[in-house]
Amino acid sequence: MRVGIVCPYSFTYPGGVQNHVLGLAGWLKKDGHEVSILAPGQASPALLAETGLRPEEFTSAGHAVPINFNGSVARINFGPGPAAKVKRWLDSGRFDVVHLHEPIGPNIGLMALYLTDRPVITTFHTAMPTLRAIKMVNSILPSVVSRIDASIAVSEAAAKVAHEHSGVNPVIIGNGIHVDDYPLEPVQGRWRGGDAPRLTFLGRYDEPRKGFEVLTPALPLVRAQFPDLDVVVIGSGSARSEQGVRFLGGLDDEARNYWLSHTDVYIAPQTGRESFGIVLLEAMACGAPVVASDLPAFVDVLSDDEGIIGHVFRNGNSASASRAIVRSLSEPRDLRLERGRAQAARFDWSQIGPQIVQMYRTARLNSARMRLSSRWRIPRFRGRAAGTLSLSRP
Ligand SMILES: Nc1nc2c(ncn2[C@@H]2O[C@H](COP(=O)(O)OP(=O)(O)O[C@H]3O[C@H](CO)[C@@H](O)[C@H](O)[C@@H]3O)[C@@H](O)[C@H]2O)c(=O)[nH]1
Repeated sequence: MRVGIVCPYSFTYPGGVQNHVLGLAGWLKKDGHEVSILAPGQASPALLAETGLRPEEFTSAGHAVPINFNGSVARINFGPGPAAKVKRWLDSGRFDVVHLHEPIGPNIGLMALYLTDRPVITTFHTAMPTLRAIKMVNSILPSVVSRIDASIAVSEAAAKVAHEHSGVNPVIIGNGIHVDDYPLEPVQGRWRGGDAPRLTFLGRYDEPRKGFEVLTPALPLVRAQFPDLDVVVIGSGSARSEQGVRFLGGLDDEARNYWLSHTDVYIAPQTGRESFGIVLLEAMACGAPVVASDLPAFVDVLSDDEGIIGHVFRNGNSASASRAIVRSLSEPRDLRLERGRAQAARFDWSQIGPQIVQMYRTARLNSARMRLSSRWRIPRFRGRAAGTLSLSRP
């Protein structure tokens, strides 16, 4: 299949949706499909090569502008310039299916949805309170929303938001990772961090929703039990110093994985608006014991047949976080190593990729049905279970 993938967020900056799109494109190529990514910003040739993609398989939709969205900074673009680029990319791509990520609000995904006549599949990544503005725009433009032939959400939380905003009933398919890219070091000695226990935080610590401010008050309580605790923070943010905390800044993936595989607690204190929690999978793939806030999406990612892998604490509650960290540090280090790795492997691209390709087939089938029905005026049917719209096309 010729697959065109649209990511509304700039590739100049790392992010969960960008990583998901890259991983998917790389897997699709290995599976024998042709891919083309359209996104604002620039993708570094090295990053593309790592994923198995050639530079010409990425098209830039132009510069992005930062806007505050969903407790974070989204770098997106919109307007006549990007629209012309979207149109050119669609015309030259002659895609069998167009896969739009997050086509809500003013972004190139929404423009592609409007401009394409190809079968369309959407993936929703956002967990947030319903925005009346988006709901209203979608109700004014039902014919645009009704162009969606099949849809995916990365979690129940994202599916609920997509339904409330756009009326779609997405099939849930989580984020994918390449498990083999993450090293699983055997446990040697008492601590994976070396001479002292290590706690690691990963993410944009300036963004309140990443929960760094929940972690800092928890640290003295943990240090009362583990005075030599080594605290490492990976991620971009403003220059900052905190007693007993090492800020390493943004690291490349190899360095990030080194720290994750030499950590005794991976802490995920995010306070909300997390649609999935790909960082939990990454930590588990590296064998890191996880302590996370009890967000629904996080609980889902951490749950296997036996229960929760690791510990969860009350969202936003530093005292509860410190108790969970102490409990985790008091357990044998290798307790959940294999279980966490097995859980991460359930989200390997070898498992997630085929489910997405199946959705591409559904989208193509639904699109063909729609064309037939509008030609012959056959009553329209849009199956809910197949991840399609609950509404028929107007
Ligand atoms: N190498 C490296 N990677 C980083 C760094 N900071 C973040 N990342 C990577 O960036 C990705 C996204 O991390 P988050 O910060 O947790 O997610 P997000 O951009 O807010 O992503 C949103 O979408 C994801 C995909 O659906 C969701 O999984 C996530 O919960 C969230 O809703 C992860 O792969 C993480 O390892 C860094 O400094 N260095």
